[in-house]
Amino acid sequence: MCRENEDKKLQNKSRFIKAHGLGNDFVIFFSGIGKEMFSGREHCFAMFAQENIIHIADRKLGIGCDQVIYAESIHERSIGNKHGNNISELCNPQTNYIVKFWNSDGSHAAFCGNGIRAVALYIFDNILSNNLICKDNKTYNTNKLVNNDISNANLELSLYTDSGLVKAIYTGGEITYSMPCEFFAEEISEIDNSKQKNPCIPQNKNIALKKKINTKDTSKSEFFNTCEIGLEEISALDAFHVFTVNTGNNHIVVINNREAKWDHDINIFKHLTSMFNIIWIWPNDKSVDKKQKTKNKETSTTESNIITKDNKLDINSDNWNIMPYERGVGPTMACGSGTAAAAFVLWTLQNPVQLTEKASDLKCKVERNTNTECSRTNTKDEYKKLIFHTKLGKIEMSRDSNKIWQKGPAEISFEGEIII
Ligand SMILES: N[C@H](CCC[C@H](N)C(=O)O)C(=O)O
Repeated sequence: MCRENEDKKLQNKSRFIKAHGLGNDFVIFFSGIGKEMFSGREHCFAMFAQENIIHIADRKLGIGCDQVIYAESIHERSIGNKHGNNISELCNPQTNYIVKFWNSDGSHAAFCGNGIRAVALYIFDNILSNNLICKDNKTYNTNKLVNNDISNANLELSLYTDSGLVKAIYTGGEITYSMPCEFFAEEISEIDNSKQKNPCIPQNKNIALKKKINTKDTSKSEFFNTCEIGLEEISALDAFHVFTVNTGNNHIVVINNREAKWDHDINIFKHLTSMFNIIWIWPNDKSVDKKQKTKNKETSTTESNIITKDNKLDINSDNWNIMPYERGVGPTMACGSGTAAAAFVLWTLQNPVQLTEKASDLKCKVERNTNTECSRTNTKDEYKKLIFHTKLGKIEMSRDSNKIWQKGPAEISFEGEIII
């Protein structure tokens, strides 16, 4: 290769971090940490052209990931990485970062919950190698100690995303962060398939969009009075409720009796996956392992029954399984923002929902009192902590009177360099 091409190649060498949150994996580029990650900012933004994102995320020709992430320290402060080189200044624990996300198909994503945890972990790890201590599951910056009092030295990161500000706290190996925006949920009751010849839904059946449930007036949310669900079109999924929820990015949450079989079940929502992440949940503690003997081998399927004996829809379980089908990616092992969306739906539907007709009937009406208070475990704004189980571990969702919090693991897999 001639000299100038060689130089050009060297110019566009960029360091990356490979990380994941419960198997939802990322290639992360930082700016402002340790030695410059890019040859220059102009290069950096050129780097995130769609074809480059697709190349980076390609599991055969690139590095491979579900999302590509770019995190830039707003103060452009640099701290040494854990190998200790060129620590110029300990990053102020209140350092703010701008964080951008792209899906593996090159589309931009407004938010990525598992990605936020991975970015925060790497930053904390970098800071952690300097003058910080962990105590009672929290992390304190010894540089901020006054008379050795750690109470006000708590380490918290501010991460600015296109969906809003996230506060991330290091809780001893896991990351807890606040969701970036107000949540809005709408009960889907119409998936317009008229334009799509969707084999799963009889063309004459639709379910119409219900009104918005807005968290702002949760004290006296006017719940939908009745919800006409044509079980026929979703009976293939045994789904009882289908909601759209915006947690900074858009999700369709499907509450179900069994795990998703995407090769079949995604057909119902396929035409929506360019706009929504499909988040499929079913109760974890109601799973009954059904062993079916077929000829000489035993196959087991997990089924759960969320219709109680007295025909109530029991969604008061605290433990749920979750399977995402992500916009711009396809099936992934976990979806942080989608988990928050599922939690929001369950908190909203917290009280058992009385099915007025047998769920097995073609139609099922969901009646609820029009003056139903926003479902709460009690009026003191308390919501049950919910646990969502994925194949690699769990995510905890909790909620106080004005924030929704997510706690879960993140892991740095390796670091490397790529020439783009
Ligand atoms: N595919 C999503 C972005 C990533 C969400 C997911 N990886 C998460 O952890 O929240 C979207 O386009 O809205």
